[in-house]
Amino acid sequence: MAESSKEEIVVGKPVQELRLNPENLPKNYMYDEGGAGFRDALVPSQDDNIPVVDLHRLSSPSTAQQELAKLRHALHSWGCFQVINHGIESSFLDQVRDIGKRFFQLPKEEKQKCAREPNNIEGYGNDIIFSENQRLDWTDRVYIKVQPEDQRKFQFWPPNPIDFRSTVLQYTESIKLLSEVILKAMAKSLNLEEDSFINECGERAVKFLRFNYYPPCPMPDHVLGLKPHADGSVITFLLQDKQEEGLQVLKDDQWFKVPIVPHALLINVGDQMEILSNGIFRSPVHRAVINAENERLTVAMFCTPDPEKEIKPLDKLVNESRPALYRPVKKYTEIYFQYYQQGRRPIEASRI
Ligand SMILES: O=C(O)CCC(=O)C(=O)O
Ligand SMILES: [Fe+2]
Repeated sequence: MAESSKEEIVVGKPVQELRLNPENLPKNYMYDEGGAGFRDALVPSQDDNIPVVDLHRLSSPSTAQQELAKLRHALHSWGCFQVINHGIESSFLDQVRDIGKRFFQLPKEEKQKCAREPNNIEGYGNDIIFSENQRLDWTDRVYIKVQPEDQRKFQFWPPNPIDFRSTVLQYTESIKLLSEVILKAMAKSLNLEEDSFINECGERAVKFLRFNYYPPCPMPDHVLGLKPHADGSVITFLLQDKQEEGLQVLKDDQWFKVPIVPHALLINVGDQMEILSNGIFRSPVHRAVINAENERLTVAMFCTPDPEKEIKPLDKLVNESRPALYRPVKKYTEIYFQYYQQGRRPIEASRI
C-alpha cells in the first residue's frame, strides 16, 4: 500500500453512482468490523439527554441563569446541544434542506458544473483521496466558503436550483446573527466578557457551508456516512434531515444517537472552541451512519476564526490550578483535512 501523501491521488466517483452497482462497492468504503453495531447506538436516557437550550428562556431575566447553567453543562459533558426558539422560521429551514435535495437530484452533468478541483475542498464532490488504503465516507457534498464575502468563489456554488444562491445567502445571514448570540451566551456561561469568543474569531472570521448528502447504501452495517471525527470549527450549526436520523456522538466511550428535535438546530463545539476554553468545553467525536432505504441530507455551517488569528486558551481560563492544556494554533482548517482523511484528530497536535 502506498504511504499517505499530501497530494490527491485519484478523484473518486460520486457515491450516488456507486450505489447503482452494489456488487462492486470499493473496499475503501467497507468496515469489516461494522456489523449491526454501527446502527445500534444507545438512545440517551431521559435523565442525561442531549440538552435542548431555549433561546427565549436564555433572553428572559427570570430564566436566563437556569438556561445558562444548562448550556454550560451541555458544553462540558456532551459538547453539543439542540437550540430551539432560535428565530429562524421552520419553513425557511425546510427551504434550505430542499435546495440541497433538489441539487443532488439534478443530472450528473449539471452537478459537475460546480465540481471541486483536485486537492481542493470547495465545490461539489466527495472525499479527497490521499492514499490507497484510506477509509472513504458514503456521502457526496457541496462545500462552499460563505464568509467573508470577498472570498466567495461562485464558480463552486451550484447555479441550479435557481434559488440556491439566494437561499444560501439568507441562511448565512441568519446563522451569522445566531452565532453571535450563541457565542455571547457561551462566554457568559464561563463568566467571561460576552464578546470574548467573538473577538477571538476576528472581523474576518470564516464560515464554510456544507451540504452532506447520504444516498441509501446497500451495505449499511459495514459502511459509514461520515467517519468518526470532531469538527475543526469554533462552533458548528447542523441542520439535520427532517425524517432520517443518522448522527451519533461519542460520550464516555459509547455511541449515542442524536435525536431529531423538530425545528431545532444542533450546535457542536469544535476543536478551536475546546482550545479557547482551555478544555472546559469539549469538542465531541461524532459520526454519521446510513441506511438501506432512504436518502439523508444534512447542512453544516462551520464557524471558524480568521485563519491569521492565533488561537490559544483564553488568559482568563488559565491559572495555576488549570495551566494551559493546548499550544497555540493557526490556520487550523488547513491541517484539519490531512488529519481527517487519516482518521486522526488534529487537536492531538495542539495538546500539551
Ligand atoms: O450529517 C451529519 O449528521 C453529521 C455532519 C457532520 O458531522 C459534519 O458535516 O461535520
Ligand atoms: Fe462533524
